[in-house]
Amino acid sequence: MLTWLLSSWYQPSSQPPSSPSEEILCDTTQHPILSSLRELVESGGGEWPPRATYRDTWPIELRVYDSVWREMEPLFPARESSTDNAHNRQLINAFRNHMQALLDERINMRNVQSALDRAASDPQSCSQGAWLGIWLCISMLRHAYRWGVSPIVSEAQNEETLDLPEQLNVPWRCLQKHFGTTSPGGCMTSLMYANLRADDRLEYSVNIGMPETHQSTEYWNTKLICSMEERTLTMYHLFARTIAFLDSGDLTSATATLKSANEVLKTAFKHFFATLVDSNLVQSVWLAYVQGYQGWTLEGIDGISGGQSLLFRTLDAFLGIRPFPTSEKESLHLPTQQRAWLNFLRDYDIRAKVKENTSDEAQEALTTELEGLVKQLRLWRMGHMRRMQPYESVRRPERKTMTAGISVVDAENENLMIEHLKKELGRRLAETI
Ligand code: HEM
Repeated sequence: MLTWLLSSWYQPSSQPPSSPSEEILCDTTQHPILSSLRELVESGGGEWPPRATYRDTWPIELRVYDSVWREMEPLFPARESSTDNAHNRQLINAFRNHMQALLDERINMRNVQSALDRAASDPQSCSQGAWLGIWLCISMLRHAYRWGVSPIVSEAQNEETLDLPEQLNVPWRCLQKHFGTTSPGGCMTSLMYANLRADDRLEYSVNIGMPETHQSTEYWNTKLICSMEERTLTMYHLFARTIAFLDSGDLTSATATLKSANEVLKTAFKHFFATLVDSNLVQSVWLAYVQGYQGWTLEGIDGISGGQSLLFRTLDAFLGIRPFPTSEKESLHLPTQQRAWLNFLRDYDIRAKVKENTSDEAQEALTTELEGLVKQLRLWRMGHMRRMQPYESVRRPERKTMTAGISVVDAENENLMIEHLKKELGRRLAETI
C-alpha cells in the first residue's frame, strides 16, 4: 500500500538492522500482520515513533507557515493568568487578530494550494517526514488560534464553535486526507510524536520566554510519550511475530516470543513510573502550561488524550480488552496506518484463538504469557490513576476543570474533578480482564 514511500527513502542495505524500526522494515516474514507493522513504521517517515522533518525539508511555498508560527510562538504564553473575562477576551481577540493579519499578509493561497496538490500527487516533492512536520506546524497554529492565550481560560472554554482562518483550513483538509483523520484539532501524532526532534529537543514550544521549569515540563511530557513508543516498538514486533508463529503452527516459538514481549513491557513500565515524577514533570506547572492548549472542546470534539498513545491501544487491541472504540471515534485522532494495525490485532483476537485452537499444554503456556501482559496492563492502569491525581488537582481559577482528552468537566472543585476522573479511569481498569 505504501510502496511509493518505501521507494523514495528506503534503500535495503547489506548491514544488519541498526534499530527496532529497521528490524521491522527488514523482516521479510510473509504475513499480513508484518506488512501492517511495516506500513506503520513507514507512516512515521521510516521510524516509529514518527520522525518528522521541519521547515527546510518542506515545499518552499509552505515554509511561510513556520515563519508565522515563529512570530506567534512567544506571544501565546502568559506568565500570570487573569480571572477577568473581559480582559481575557481582549487578549484572545488581540492574539487571533494578530495571527489573522500575519496570515493575510504572508500567505499566498494559490501557491499553498498548488504546493499541496503537488505534494499529494508526487511523493518526491514532499517526504512523509515533511508531511508530519507540516502537520505539527498547522496543528500548533490551530490550537494557538483556538485558545488565544496559554494558560487557557474559561472565556475561550465557553466558546462552542469557532471559525478558523481559511489559511489554516485549506492545508488542514489536505492533511486530514493524507493522514486519514477527521478531527478539526490536533492529536497525539501531530502535536506530540511529530514535535520531538532527532536531536532530542522540541521543535515548537508553547513556553517560549517562560521559566525553565515550564519548558522542561513541556519537554518531559512529550519525551515520556515518545520514549514509551520507542521502548515498546520491539514488543509490537514480537506481537506480530507471535501471530505469524501461531499461524504457522510453531507454538513453542510463539510462547517464547510472548515471554520476551512481557519482559519488554516490564522494562517500559518501569521507565514510565521512574520518569513521571515531579522533578521531570512539575506538578504545579503541568496542568496550566502544558496540558491546557492540547485540549480542543469545540463542537463536542476533544483534543489530545494519553488514550491516543499507540502503546495502550495496541495492548488493548492485542489482548482483546473491550469495548473497542468505534471506528468513527478512532478516525478523529488516529491516522490510517495506526488504525489498520489496531484493527488487525482486534480481528485476530489472539486470546480467543489460543483458547479455541490449541491443545491443553500449549494453551496453558501461551495463556500464562497473555495473562502476564493483562496483569501488567492492570497494574499500569492502577499506577497511572494514582500518579495523575496531583497533576489534575492543581487549582487554576482562570479555567473550568477540563482534561484535554475528555473535555470540559466544570466540576465545582478539584476534589470533585478527581472523583470524576477516577471513575472514568476506574471503568477502563475494570474492563482490563
Ligand atoms: C502528567 C502526566 C499525566 C496525567 C496527569 C494524566 C492524566 C490522565 C487523565 C486525567 C486521563 C483521563 C482523561 C483523558 O483521557 O484525558 C488519562 C487517560 C489516559 N492516559 Fe494519562 N496522564 C498523564 C500521562 C500519561 C502518559 C505519559 C501516558 C502514556 C504514555 C498516558 C496514557 C493514558 C492513557 C492510555 C489513558 C486512557 C485511559 C486508559 O487507557 O486507562 N498518560 N490520563
